[in-house]
Amino acid sequence: MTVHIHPSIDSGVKKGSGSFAGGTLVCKCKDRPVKVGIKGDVAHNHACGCTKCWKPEGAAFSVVAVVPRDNVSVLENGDKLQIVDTSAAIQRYACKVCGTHMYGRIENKGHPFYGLDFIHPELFTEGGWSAPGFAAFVSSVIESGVPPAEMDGIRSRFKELGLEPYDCLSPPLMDAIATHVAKSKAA
Ligand SMILES: N[C@@H](CCC(=O)N[C@@H](CSCO)C(=O)NCC(=O)O)C(=O)O
Ligand SMILES: [Zn+2]
Ligand SMILES: [Zn+2]
Repeated sequence: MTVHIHPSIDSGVKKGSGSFAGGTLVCKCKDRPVKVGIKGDVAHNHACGCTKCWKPEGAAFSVVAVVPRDNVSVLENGDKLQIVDTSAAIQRYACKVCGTHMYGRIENKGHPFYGLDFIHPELFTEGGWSAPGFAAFVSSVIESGVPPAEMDGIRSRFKELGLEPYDCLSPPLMDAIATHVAKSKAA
């Protein structure tokens, strides 16, 4: 049985162009779609199995990346946006009508990733953005109802796709978080 991870990577991970200059994220609404403009390429693109990141219909994982918050601007129909969970570290702005998460913003200035917004590159109308490079929070899909017996197959599929599976973030990102915490404690 083929394991379905996410429609944008199920048939292979498509390389980025290396020169993606940004574009427009569009929600799933036919009428008055929300449009968000992004300047420049995405960074730290990854598959995420956590319960909070938005997944398209039928996907077990999201594909999510970061961009500097100053590179994000709501272009059209921003009146349809609402924050999914105001108590979460990442405040995800979703379309009230179709439920698509358009961007997630961190307002806590002490957070290791403050200054970066989380976006879902599959919503770009343009192609060429940097490809996902690893899979994060893989075990968390169990929290969404995936039977634990399927985890071996899921992890093998990620390895086959060239995406190393982790149960938190990748080692470089975990190191960056720990460095931030160490510096905050020292200050
Ligand atoms: N098991 C939990 C994990 C959720 C979690 O910690 N998610 C991370 C990564 S999201 C993008 O990679 C996180 O930073 N969350 C903060 C937030 O969502 O506000 C679960 O699955 O829910
Ligand atoms: Zn919508
Ligand atoms: Zn997530």
